Amino acid sequence: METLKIIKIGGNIINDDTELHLFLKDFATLKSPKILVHGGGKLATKLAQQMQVEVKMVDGRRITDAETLDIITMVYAGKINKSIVAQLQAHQCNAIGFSGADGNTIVSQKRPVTTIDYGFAGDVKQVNTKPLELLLKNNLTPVFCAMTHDQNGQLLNTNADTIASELAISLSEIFNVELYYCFEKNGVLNDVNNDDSVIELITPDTIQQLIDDHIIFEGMLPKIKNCLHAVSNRVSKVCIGKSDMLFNKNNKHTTITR
Ligand SMILES: Nc1ncnc2c1ncn2[C@@H]1O[C@H](COP(=O)(O)OP(=O)(O)O)[C@@H](O)[C@H]1O
Ligand SMILES: CC(=O)N[C@@H](CCC(=O)OP(=O)(O)O)C(=O)O
Repeated sequence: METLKIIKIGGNIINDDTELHLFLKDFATLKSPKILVHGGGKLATKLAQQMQVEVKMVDGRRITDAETLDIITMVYAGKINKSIVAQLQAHQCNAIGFSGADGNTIVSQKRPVTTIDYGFAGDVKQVNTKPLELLLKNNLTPVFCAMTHDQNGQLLNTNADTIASELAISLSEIFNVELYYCFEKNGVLNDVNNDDSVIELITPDTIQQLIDDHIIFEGMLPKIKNCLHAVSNRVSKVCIGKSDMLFNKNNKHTTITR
């Protein structure tokens, strides 16, 4: 089976023009089929605040009312997605921008209201791999933003870490998938303020203790859950760390195994 690399980049890379530029230059050189998934939560928060739209997050998830949905559509599917695609084209990587609505690639359902109403937030129901397979086999590189649709004309906000893991799981039927979560730290750290304290291996048996001891908290909670979900569903390799882990073999990072 051919190897497919799915790489997710988070807010801190996207917010730093120089870092994003350097990352995209390196990403363009990766030889195997690849998909880029980007977040952009921090930029959406900044814009919402400038527009005096209240920002509400619960357990790292954005409560997405109609006004917020308009903002994130402009930020994720517009500004960030199109800038990334244009920069990749400048590096001779033939990229094509996607939300889950494009090519009907990711269908989700509006999260049911329980004690919390997340508004227009979508939980992934189905990934249609056919259009992606076609593009990947023809040397095109899909670039996904954090938006899906419900097949009734409604766009929905879906966490970018989840988009990456769901794409990875579905495409594992066709490819040997490696999933990389890139962010500003060297990996999952024993001490979040010490970049040398990387936990090199995490298994389902060690994870609960890390949560109970508050070593893993906030944004790392959904990320690690997505990692476990992926390794439990045929994804061959899942890593968290700086994007250097993709290009420099000696760079320390965290690997999540079954
Ligand atoms: N043990 C840990 N190691 C590293 N980061 C952690 C840990 N626990 C919590 N975090 C927090 O998780 C954040 C990453 O989550 P998030 O901001 O959602 O990532 P992204 O940039 O990919 O969107 C880090 O910036 C850090 O503050
Ligand atoms: C439902 C939900 O919370 N969606 C996220 C999507 C963006 C994202 O995941 O961005 P980062 O990876 O940069 O955090 C949000 O709106 O913040």
